[in-house]
Amino acid sequence: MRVSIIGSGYVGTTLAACLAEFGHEVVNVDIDESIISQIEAGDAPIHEPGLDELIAEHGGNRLRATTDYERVLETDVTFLALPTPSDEDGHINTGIIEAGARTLGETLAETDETHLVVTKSTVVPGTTEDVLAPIVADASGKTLGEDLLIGMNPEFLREGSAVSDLQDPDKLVFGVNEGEAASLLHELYAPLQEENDSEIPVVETGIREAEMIKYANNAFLASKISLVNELGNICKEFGVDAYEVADAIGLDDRIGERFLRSGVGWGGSCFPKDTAAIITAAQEVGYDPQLLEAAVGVNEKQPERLLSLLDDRTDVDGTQIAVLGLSFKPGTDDIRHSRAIPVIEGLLERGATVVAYDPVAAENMQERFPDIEYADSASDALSDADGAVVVTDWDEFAALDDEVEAMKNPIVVDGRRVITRREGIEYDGLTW
Ligand SMILES: NC(=O)C1=CN([C@@H]2O[C@H](COP(=O)(O)OP(=O)(O)OC[C@H]3O[C@@H](n4cnc5c(N)ncnc54)[C@H](O)[C@@H]3O)[C@@H](O)[C@H]2O)C=CC1
Ligand SMILES: O=C(O)[C@H]1O[C@H](OP(=O)(O)OP(=O)(O)OC[C@H]2O[C@@H](n3ccc(=O)[nH]c3=O)[C@H](O)[C@@H]2O)[C@H](O)[C@@H](O)[C@@H]1O
Repeated sequence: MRVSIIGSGYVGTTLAACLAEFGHEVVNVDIDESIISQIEAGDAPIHEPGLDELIAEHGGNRLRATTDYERVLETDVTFLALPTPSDEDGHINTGIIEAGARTLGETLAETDETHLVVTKSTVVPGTTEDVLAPIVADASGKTLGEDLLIGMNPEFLREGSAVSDLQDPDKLVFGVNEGEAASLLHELYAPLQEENDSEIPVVETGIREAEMIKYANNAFLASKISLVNELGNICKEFGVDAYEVADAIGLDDRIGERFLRSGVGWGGSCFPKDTAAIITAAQEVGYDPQLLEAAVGVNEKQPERLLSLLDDRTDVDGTQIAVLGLSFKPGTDDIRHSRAIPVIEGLLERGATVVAYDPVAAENMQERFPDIEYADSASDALSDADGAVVVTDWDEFAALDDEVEAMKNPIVVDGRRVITRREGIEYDGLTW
């Protein structure tokens, strides 16, 4: 099939590379020239395991990239994979995706062919049908349900494993109004089904339902972590090992063993934004989502709880504290809503000198905190430190051993239960 994808960020680029790998002819459209030239040259514009290989193979061939919306006219299906960021008050801001939809519509005005437009971005229920579809229809002069078909196909990939998540998903969700739109989506994903012996469940549903499934998925996972964090906080008060408790409850199929790692909480580009968006959207239609508000509340308190454990052991004012891990999770240089941000803020407010280390995210954090020190290794960060806090569960932190001996005062407060060395250090963890 011939497919175009508007927006070539984490989702758009990964989707494009995977669709090209399935054998489709794909065009990535983005306003960022540097992204376009990298893909055209066969280079991945983002760091994701497996993406380099796919783009090296297909970039400039079956996978093309351009800033020119006109190239959409060579395709039959267009995905909108544009950002849907939060406003200050938590609402999603649909400005960018609306602008993309308008330009797409104006471009589609030049063809009489039927076109399927699919929302890939995460949007609150009603956005595709009430906001985006009318924009595309008005700008293109096309008629919905006739020569303009719409769909919603939410994405569940995680950063750090985007390619493998996309190539081996737990489910596919097709939000559609017409059989023809459903058929096109089935055809698009047919090679993926073939590779997986047709075992990937397909949920064919309404467009609003598809939009809500995405929020429900993220809200459930974020709340699951907050619940396990709350239980972990209770475990801590009782002197109980929260990880043993989590391992045991995870054996119950109804709970499941994944996403039960307690610690300093969830960050990233999606859980914070999506929980805020669905909370504000619910409030707007007259429902007060108390449980989701509590999940956010628990998450916001974890960094301060981590710091209070350090306060229990030392007065950090005027001391040097190592912060190990800056990205919101291991395997990525993304620092958006990383728990390291409130942790560093808290340390600076207390008058500490912060020496931070992350294998890949230091450069990004430098933009947020230009005045703290950045070490080249965990070992350098720990050297002469009066204490350390661990924020991200990078594997290399688990391997730390003699490095702690170079600390002036070997207090280690672990926000992810990743440090294995105990000997000769004053070790404490957030939820155990
Ligand atoms: N990042 C993730 O792990 C996931 C993100 N999502 C959702 O997917 C959507 C996209 O997210 P990301 O890929 O992370 O965003 P991103 O910020 O990584 O990429 C968006 C891209 O759109 C481009 N762009 C902006 N305006 C444009 C325009 N008018 N025309 C063409 N290109 C334009 C930007 O230059 C950028 O390259 C969001 O709704 C997000 O919530 C869903 C699942 C996973
Ligand atoms: O909508 C999205 O963008 C994506 O959001 C999350 O993916 P992502 O944010 O990339 O990363 P996760 O692996 O879910 O981790 C999110 C946060 O939760 C934390 N976490 C995760 C698991 C856990 O057990 N404990 C825990 O604290 C991580 O450290 C991280 O800060 C979802 O897992 C994806 O399914 C979804 O597509």
